[in-house]
Amino acid sequence: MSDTEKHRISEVRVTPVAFRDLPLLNSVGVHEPFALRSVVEVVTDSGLCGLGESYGDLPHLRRLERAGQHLVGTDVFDLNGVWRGVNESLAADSGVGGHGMSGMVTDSSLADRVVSPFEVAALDLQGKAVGRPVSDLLGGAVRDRVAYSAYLFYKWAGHPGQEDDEWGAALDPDGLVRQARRIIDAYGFGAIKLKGGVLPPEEEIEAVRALRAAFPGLPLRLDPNGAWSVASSVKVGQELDGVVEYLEDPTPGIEGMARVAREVSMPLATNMCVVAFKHLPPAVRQDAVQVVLSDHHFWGGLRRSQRLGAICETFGMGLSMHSNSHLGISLAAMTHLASATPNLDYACDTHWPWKDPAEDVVVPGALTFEDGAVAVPTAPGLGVELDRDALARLHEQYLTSGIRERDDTAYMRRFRPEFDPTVPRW
Ligand SMILES: O=C([O-])C(=O)C[C@H](O)[C@@H](O)C(=O)[O-]
Repeated sequence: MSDTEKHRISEVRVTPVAFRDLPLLNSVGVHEPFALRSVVEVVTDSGLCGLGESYGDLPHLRRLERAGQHLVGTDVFDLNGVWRGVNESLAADSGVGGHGMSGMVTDSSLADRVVSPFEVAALDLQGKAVGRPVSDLLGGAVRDRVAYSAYLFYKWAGHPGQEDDEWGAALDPDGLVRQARRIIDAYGFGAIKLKGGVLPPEEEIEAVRALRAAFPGLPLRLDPNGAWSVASSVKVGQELDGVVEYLEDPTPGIEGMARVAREVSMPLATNMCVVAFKHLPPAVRQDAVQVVLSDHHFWGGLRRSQRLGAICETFGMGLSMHSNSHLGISLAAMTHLASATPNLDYACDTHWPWKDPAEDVVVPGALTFEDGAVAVPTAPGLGVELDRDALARLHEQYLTSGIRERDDTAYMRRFRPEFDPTVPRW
């Protein structure tokens, strides 16, 4: 390629944003009134701008800024160069902090987390440069619509002082069935995931049974985020045999999951004990998990997530997709990835319905849900456009929300300050 055809990075802008979050509960605590994300803009000397989205906690932001400086001058078609630049920027990094999630995924790869938004932005730029959607750059869409699942949460009525949010409380089976009806009526989802680990396992079994009775045809999943011992997991797994399509992270660690897997017949899924490539060999050796939830934010971007998909296929494991609270850039990236990864055929997780639709950094309209699925954008690149006014508003909200100085749990207020993701609660 002649030098004139290259698209070299001339500037990287990393903008932290905060958007309102509802009081959703998980095994650690409650979502804060705000979720944090970062928007990464990669500008080229050819005048293009590519977008990426990632976590918004301070240690992660500092790393993104440092990596961005290392990438100036890199051609956006040189993804190996992007990987190299990010790794160089991390050479002296202590690796402390910056997991960007609710403290649950602690052993993901630092380089994979940091490279992710740059790889996505580079693919967005490649697509814009050649006039093709990102799905084409990932091998071509094998589905033109990507199915997502209804992601249910136990939930308070509102954050203290704001008790009247429109969703209301969901603290028992009736509340969850109401929540499911509302979310399915609005989005048409064809699969249901319940975030568990909040109430004792027997109560969560009741909730799953209530959902099964209310939505007989829909696949169900339960995810207590490793809150149960091996014994509790086996008990729940046996009771929900034939009721859930997979049981996600019932207990912490590969060893624990392997012990559960030997005693239950449904597949076990994970986004907690297999969160980096180094975890795949022991998990495969012990047949600890039967489904891996990809997440391009910590698996190193879209192409490395596809590499994960290939490994899963090789070893006969299923592939699904995890999410955290996210904005439209991530939804676009997730949709392109799932569209172009043939074995990613479970309905993907998304926190999308929990976000105020008025709070996003992308121009509305490019991504819409119909029958529980998002049509894969066909415009060049990711197919979403940055709304600069909205970006400025959400950045201002970040500056004034009072949340940015918190540690890397970022958007969770912990009920269990001593929380250790390796120690089950029940
Ligand atoms: O599937 C998962 O484990 C998650 O989505 C982790 C998240 O932190 C979720 O629990 C949440 O948003 O509360």
